[in-house]
Amino acid sequence: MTQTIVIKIGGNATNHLSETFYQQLADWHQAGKQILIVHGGGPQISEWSTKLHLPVSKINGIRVTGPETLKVTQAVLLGLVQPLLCQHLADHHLPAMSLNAAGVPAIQGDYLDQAVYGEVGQVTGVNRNYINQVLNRQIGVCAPLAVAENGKLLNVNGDVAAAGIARLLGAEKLVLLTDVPGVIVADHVVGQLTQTTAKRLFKAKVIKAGMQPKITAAFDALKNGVKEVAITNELKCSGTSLTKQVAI
Ligand SMILES: Nc1ncnc2c1ncn2[C@@H]1O[C@H](COP(=O)(O)OP(=O)(O)O)[C@@H](O)[C@H]1O
Ligand SMILES: CC(=O)N[C@@H](CCC(=O)OP(=O)(O)O)C(=O)O
Repeated sequence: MTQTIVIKIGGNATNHLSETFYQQLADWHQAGKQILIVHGGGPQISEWSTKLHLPVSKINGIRVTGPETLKVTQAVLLGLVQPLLCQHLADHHLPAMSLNAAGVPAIQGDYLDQAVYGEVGQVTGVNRNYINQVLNRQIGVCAPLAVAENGKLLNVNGDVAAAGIARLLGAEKLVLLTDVPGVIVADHVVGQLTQTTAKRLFKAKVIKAGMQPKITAAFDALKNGVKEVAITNELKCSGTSLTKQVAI
């Protein structure tokens, strides 16, 4: 069976992708792996919201998204971040294809908690046939926007989206590429992280802000069949690998 690798690239990381990143993608593509990139764009959305005098508010790393902020999110992700990323891939001779084409909703979603977060979703389904068709030939590029049953667009946290898609596609590997080399505790990158340790680090506020949804989403993927999940700033370095609890 063809193996699928889902790579989430954070908004900060999209501007600092290394040559080894593109080389690793080329190697995987050459080896016949299916590659799906889910990109963020959080810092860019915040920047444009501020320019447009819209409030910027996050709860546990999830953006509170009113109707106007949703429009900014859509415009920034699909109009600025994604084209630039696709251009970088094309410059490296990597065949990229957007999965956000209008009329073919690749990612289905449902409201996370409308009273708290507004137009924010979680992933409930993927258009597997369409995604497979694309990934059989090209590298899929997807913004974390889902379509609800009522046809409305929902803003999904990039890590949550990537983990949900990886789970639903039965991916072998999920890499959350960010601007730090992994989960840092006392100035050191943790090589292996169990959920029990993660919960302790949440409580102690050592894991904060955007790292929270990242880790929660990563464990969700690991518990639901994704074999390897890593948080790193380089595809060739494992950074922090998430591990299942060892039964005693
Ligand atoms: N324990 C931690 N280890 C590493 N990063 C952490 C930790 N706690 C909070 N963070 C923050 O999480 C950030 C990564 O999350 P985020 O900004 O959402 O990245 P991305 O845009 O890549 O999703 C880091 O830049 C860092 O500021
Ligand atoms: C609901 C929610 O939080 N959506 C995110 C989507 C972009 C994202 O996750 O970008 P990063 O990966 O760069 O943080 C947001 O609006 O910022």
